[in-house]
Amino acid sequence: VILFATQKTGESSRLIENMDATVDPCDNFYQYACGGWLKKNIIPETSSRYSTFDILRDDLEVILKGREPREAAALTKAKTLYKSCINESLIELRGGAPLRDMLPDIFEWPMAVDNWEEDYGKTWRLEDVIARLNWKYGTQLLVNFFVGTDDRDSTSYIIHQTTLGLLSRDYYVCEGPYAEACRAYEQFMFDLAKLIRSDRGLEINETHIREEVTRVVDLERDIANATDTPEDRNNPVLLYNKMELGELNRNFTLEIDSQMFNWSYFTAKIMDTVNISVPESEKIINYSPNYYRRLNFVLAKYTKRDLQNYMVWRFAMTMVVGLSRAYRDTRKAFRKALSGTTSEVAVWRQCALYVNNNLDKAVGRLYVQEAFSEKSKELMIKDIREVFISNLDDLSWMDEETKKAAEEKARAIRERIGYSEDIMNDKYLNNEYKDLSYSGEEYFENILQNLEYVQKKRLRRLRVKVNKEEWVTGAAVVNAFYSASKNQIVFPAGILQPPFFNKGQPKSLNYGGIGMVIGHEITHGFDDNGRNYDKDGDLKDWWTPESIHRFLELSKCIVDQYSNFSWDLANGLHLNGNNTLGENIADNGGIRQAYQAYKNFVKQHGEEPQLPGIDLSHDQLFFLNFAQIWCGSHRPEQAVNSIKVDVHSPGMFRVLGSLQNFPEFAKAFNCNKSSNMVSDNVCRVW
Ligand SMILES: CCC[C@H](CC1(C(=O)N[C@H](Cc2ncc(-c3ccccc3)o2)C(=O)O)CCCC1)C(=O)O
Ligand SMILES: [Zn+2]
Repeated sequence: VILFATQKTGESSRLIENMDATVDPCDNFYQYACGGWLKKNIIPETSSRYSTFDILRDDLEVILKGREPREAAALTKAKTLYKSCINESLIELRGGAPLRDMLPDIFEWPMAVDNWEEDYGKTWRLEDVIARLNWKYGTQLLVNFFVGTDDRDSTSYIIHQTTLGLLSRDYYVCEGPYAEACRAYEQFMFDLAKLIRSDRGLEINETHIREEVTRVVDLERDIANATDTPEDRNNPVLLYNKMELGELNRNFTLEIDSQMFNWSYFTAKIMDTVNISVPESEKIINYSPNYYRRLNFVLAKYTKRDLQNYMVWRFAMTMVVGLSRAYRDTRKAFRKALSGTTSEVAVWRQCALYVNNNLDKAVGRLYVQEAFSEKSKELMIKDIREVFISNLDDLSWMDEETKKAAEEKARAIRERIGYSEDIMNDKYLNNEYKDLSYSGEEYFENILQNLEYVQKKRLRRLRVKVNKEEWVTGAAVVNAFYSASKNQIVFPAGILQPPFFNKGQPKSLNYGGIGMVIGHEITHGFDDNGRNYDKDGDLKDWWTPESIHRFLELSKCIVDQYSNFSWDLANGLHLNGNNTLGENIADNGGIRQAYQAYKNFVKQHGEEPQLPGIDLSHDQLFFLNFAQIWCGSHRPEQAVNSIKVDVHSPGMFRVLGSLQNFPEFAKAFNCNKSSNMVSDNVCRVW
């Protein structure tokens, strides 16, 4: 039998190369869809995971790498920052001096200096250190103070106190898959302290350093145990504890070395730097009251020296990437233990990512100019939104009153596609970055300038209203977003490309690609977190108690289903069905809405012509393209890490889980009831 038609069009060859047609689609559709991809794509030594998303993100960076930006000052700044970052010879020449020279500014690192008690310990105050690290270095430690949207008044900003997300708490048990990471983490701290001491010409007593390192790790373990678990943090209603600043001093005492932590003094230390005075009566939101109560008991066990060692370490460990090889090498074993990579990401790629994350409007402009075509903005959002709303009629579990509110919220969702026109305007762009000026020869100082600039910009928002028009992401980003406080869905230019979308490719592929992503983002407004916000993005209950009860019952079906998945790459660990619930609800909703929208399209415009070179129906192609978005492989270390910290299920389970809950898939591939892709207990929320 001649398997292939004479000519293969672009799409067919991509689809065929990625799949493994020898696998029964009704047994394991992920293997069927991605088997070819998995055989062909070897994870590069520099990557911890490798997926369609990561490959598309690479292409993005190539564009940024080769760019000769035009004359706008903002673009020149992006180029200068990039140049300083790839200037490896100069970075090598400067050794660790840029870091060593700024340590006094954060009251020094006791284990890497002599006479710390003499020179710093006497006048040391916990408030001063945490405040300085916060406003000047954008680093939140012990107390996570930031200015964010007020959940119950999404047009205003307010001061938040919340918990920190350290490495997942499991890492501190230091057993099983975490033993290596723990050991490498301690060694990293030891090596860095030793290196700084030797560069400073100080004597090195390895036993002393080892003792101090051990105390820091013990302190960090106690802090991790004091923090709230992800499960304790996924209900925004329970987290919303509004109180006056003055109340913190009364109800949340923190004592260190018999000094009382003064919250008002601490807050002023930060807000004075942006000329904002904050009275005792200032309202703040304390997202983690239990953490602050537990923290006090932890602090009682340690000295100011231990705390200072911990805080400077947590900052210094993030800064070695901007220093010479000797300093970067102290992190090597730790990086390997967490990500599995045996060599660093290529410098140009790291630098393009760094510039994109810091000057996203300038880089977005370069990307849109270079690689984005306007016709990629013609998405089928309207269709998918309509399907979400018409699907409400099918939901027997939701009463009319709640359905009405759900429809209002769905209609109120604002959409953002591609990029904001602002970035195409040189004046706007130059003004955006007017306070920044980089040196081509001082990468480390450029990083410090960015840390302060970004943090102060955030702190200044306290006395201004929220601009709901602003974009929550840059354009050169291969991803998509939902913002609960803005009730806004965003599809940046970076994701509007194959396999997600291409005006020229069959609609079945577009609906299975970007269509599913659109549904995913819309459904985030109605997942276990998003459902707590109303159409204006305020934390306000719009549900009847009965409908909430039914929602929780149906969500439990999904929690149990995904908790049952065990991931071989992660030592057989099971997924956390609770932490991934929001993403799984969004995936399940997205695929249903996109499929229904495609069927509506076909009803209106007729069947599409058969795609030459592949003998699959368009219904089948819809599911195939959806699944191939999630083709990807992970290093075991990254799998163990991501299963603990990523709220998304691994790609394979995103495909298996959502299709097992969607009978239309089994119909399209004529799967019989006993096959693995047919679940006898279908879960459905939206
Ligand atoms: C801030 C959250 C944004 C997110 C956006 C979407 C998403 O899931 N984005 C990426 C997808 C991603 N990156 C790499 C991989 C991957 C790696 C290995 C194997 C397989 C896949 O998958 C993700 O953040 O995981 C929802 C649907 C598509 C876009 C959301 O809304 O939850
Ligand atoms: Zn999501």
